[in-house]
Amino acid sequence: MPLPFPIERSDVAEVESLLGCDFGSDAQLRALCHEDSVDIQAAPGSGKTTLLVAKLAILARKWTSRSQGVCVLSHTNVARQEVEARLAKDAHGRRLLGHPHFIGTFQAFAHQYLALPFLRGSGREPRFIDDGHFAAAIRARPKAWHINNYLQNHPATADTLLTTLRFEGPDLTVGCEATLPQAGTPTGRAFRALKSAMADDGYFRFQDMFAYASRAIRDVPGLIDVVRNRFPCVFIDEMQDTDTLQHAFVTSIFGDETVVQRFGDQNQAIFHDVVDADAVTGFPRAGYIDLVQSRRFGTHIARAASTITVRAPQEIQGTVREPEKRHTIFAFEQGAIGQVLPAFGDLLFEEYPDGFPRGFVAKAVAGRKTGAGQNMPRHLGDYWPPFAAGHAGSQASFSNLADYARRAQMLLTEACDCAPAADAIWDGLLALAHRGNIAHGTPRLTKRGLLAALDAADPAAGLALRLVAHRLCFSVDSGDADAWPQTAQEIENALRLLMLAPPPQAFADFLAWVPDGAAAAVVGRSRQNIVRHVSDDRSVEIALSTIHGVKGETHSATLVLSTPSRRMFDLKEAIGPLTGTGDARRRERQTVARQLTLVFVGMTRPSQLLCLAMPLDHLEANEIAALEGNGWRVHTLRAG
Ligand SMILES: Nc1ncnc2c1ncn2[C@@H]1O[C@H](COP(=O)(O)OP(=O)(O)OP(=O)(O)O)[C@@H](O)[C@H]1O
Repeated sequence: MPLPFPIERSDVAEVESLLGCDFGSDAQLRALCHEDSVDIQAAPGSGKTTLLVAKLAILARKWTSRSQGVCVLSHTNVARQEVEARLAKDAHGRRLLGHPHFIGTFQAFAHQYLALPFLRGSGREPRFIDDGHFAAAIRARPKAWHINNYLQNHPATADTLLTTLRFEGPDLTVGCEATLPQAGTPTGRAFRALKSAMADDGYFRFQDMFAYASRAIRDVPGLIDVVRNRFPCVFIDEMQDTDTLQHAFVTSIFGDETVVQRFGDQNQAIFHDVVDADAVTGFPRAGYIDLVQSRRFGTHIARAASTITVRAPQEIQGTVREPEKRHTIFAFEQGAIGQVLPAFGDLLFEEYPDGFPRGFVAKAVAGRKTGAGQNMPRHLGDYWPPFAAGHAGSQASFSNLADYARRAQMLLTEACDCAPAADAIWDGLLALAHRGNIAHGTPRLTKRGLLAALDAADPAAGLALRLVAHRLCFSVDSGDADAWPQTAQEIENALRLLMLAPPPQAFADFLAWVPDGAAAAVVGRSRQNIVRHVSDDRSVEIALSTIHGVKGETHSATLVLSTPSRRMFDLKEAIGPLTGTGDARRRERQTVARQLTLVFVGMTRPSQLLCLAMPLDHLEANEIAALEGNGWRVHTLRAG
């Protein structure tokens, strides 16, 4: 069955002008206009996300049904946010952000449409669906003698066993990520009773929701038809990171009568062990559309990246850009690691002598942000000691609202932009609302949803919360110790309207005042992940991140820093493919392939300038010559 409406050339022209894109390439146009189920295998920067957003924007213009919607599923919240943020810029696209449509993770979908209604129908009200909460609660809970005894005898796996206890499949069988004693033994029975008791108290792990979802599908006749009818078309983003559990879930729900279009890049699968996942998910299935032309970068980066397409060898085509920037490999002596970031900063000044263009972004990324070991470099912090690993994610999360308020004001002063500051305040207020159980177990309480619920309960309360958020953002005084009791009271008064029970302790703790001493460090830490390089009258900011943290991003310039995993260094492994030297079969080893995939994601972020940094002793003379022959500049950084 095709999409409910055909996509015409005039629709394409309209979104082209709206998004400032051109879908002139055959493959992109074919993907955009395709109306049936199809897979789209897209090289980095070939416009997978842009295409998906364009397609959704076209559907949004034509969609009239109030009972059926479009469903967009992704593996991570970051991918969801990216699609939502791009859609939000278009008045029509914004309609897809609410009922009857769904944009979210597989887990949120399983939860919202299947597991939660089923749990409620069977008299179980989840209080927390969160792996972290579950782990904290189960560690603190008094346990039966058999369990304590077993944990003491298995100290190496005790915590994993306990904190990963989960329900599996429609029979809600109990499993975990360690070895669970047999169900027939007294210890095995005690562990299963413990998991059951946690569920009775309302504590669940994310994966439990897939088990309840499959139970709901099995036990509630007609449920599957309701869901299928509700979503006639489904788009799956970042398909390469979909695991077998998520895939089984989707195929069990959406049948042949649903249009399922899957977007992904096999060569960018970095989120979990997807060793055999392709075989299971069958991505990309026969007849797929292959997008090989990157709109992000030029021919040098395309050529280099093509050599490390390990899972599905691909000749990526760049967009011809002349002249290319001086793509550089910084080869440093062990004592010169501290010179890497300054050398990258200097290169940026040289390559952009007339100033940085609008929207310029420079990032330095590495596979590893923490870790021990004898061989340097061990992790990102070795390149930049002030680096704060806990703040390497794209969004900071704090344990109290006061820190969110301080972060908002920091963003406002430093970025001179209200939007990220307001986002920080609302992130904090939503985290508070979750602790007040206002979400009633829903994993995705949005700002819009919260305000709509408040407005419906009492418009004055909705207004009060908006005003507090505004004050916290713009008035420094509202976030200080004297004003806090009043601020906290106003927030609590508003949110209490939506609470079915008195606020739990976690709510009060999150709302309580936290003195500046602790928080100053919290706020400062996010700055520690930005290197400000200054020379004469110029300066440039280089943001540090993990490679996982920049997945899907486009930068102007990216520096990939070598770090190790399992006693091998990622960039050292990449040199063989990049130079065409070494044993070609080595990359087929799982551990090597994993390293190369990570490097591939890092190397395909920049639109203009790609740099790598690695120890000099990881490079042989013939490799340096080969790299230079391939158009790289090799810049040696000497100690002393
Ligand atoms: N049709 C198009 N016209 C103009 N620019 C485009 C088009 N498609 C993509 N781009 C630009 O190319 C860059 C990469 O696009 P996008 O982020 O959609 O690629 P992607 O395939 O999702 O990347 P990744 O695989 O790395 O996640 C962006 O700067 C985007 O604006």
